[in-house]
Amino acid sequence: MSTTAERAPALSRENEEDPTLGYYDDEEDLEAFSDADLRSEDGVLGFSDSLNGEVKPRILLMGLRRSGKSSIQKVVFHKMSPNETLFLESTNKICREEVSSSSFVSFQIWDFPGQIDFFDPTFDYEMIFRGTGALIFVIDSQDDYVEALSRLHLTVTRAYKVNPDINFEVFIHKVDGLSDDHKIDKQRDIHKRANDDLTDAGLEQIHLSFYLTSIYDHSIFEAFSKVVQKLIPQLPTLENLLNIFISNSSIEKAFLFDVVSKIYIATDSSPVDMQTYELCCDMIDVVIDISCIYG
Ligand SMILES: Nc1nc2c(ncn2[C@@H]2O[C@H](COP(=O)(O)OP(=O)(O)OP(=O)(O)O)[C@@H](O)[C@H]2O)c(=O)[nH]1
Repeated sequence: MSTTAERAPALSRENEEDPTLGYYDDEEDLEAFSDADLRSEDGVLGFSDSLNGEVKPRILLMGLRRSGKSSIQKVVFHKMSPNETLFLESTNKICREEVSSSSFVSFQIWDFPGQIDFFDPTFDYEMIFRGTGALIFVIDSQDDYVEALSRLHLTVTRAYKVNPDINFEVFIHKVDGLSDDHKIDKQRDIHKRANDDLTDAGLEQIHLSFYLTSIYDHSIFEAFSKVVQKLIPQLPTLENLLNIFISNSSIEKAFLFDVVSKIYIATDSSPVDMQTYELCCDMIDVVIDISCIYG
């Protein structure tokens, strides 16, 4: 087994090397925009940034209140420990963050407050969806998900009309409290209901991908890896290179990691075994810890 780790500096801190390889004060990196900030007089985003110039794929985190959106972002990209998320306050603004760990991992994450009235006519959702690469919809599996499913349907159909190229990713989240059988049942039920709703609306061509996730294990990193991989145009080339790499060595499995987030950007074509992935993540943690002490 091999961990092919891509050297990845901290998130979006331009030209500034973080000596601790990725531990940073996240507050500076987070830019929050209120509803008012998002609307300029003519209803279009009022801030000038890469939206208008260099285009970075946008990943939207959406879902009902308290479904776990901010926790996902903090745990994956800010190394927050899962228990600390218990103290996170409800998001009341859209929080936009640039993630530019490497040449392959470069995107923006937009964390939407659960209570936002996204379809308020004064809110320019068309502009937001137009530059979106992936829309992650988070459903709290420990809660009643009927409302979440209708919200998912509304969000997906609106987004699809604006931009049919968006990847729709559904995180069936907080599965740590469920038994294995229960997890599968929930996934099957949510999958069926969401797809039935789309079929009823004559939109069966929309593809939803489902993931069982929790911040209390590696499932959230694995799911995010798959979401990010779909946004990397060089993915087939990277996979080929890793295939060549393992076939020319006695290595069992190869991952190309983004060290900071522990997202894997690519892997060879043999199936991913969760334990192997977890082992690689743990090894990366050890390397980071040692480099913090001696680096
Ligand atoms: N058990 C469990 N709890 C989680 C998980 N992810 C998040 N939570 C908890 O869910 C609660 C809500 O998390 P938030 O991240 O604030 O939810 P949010 O969707 O950003 O909420 P809003 O900002 O109100 O939209 C927190 O108490 C988290 O600790 C998970 O995977 N498992």
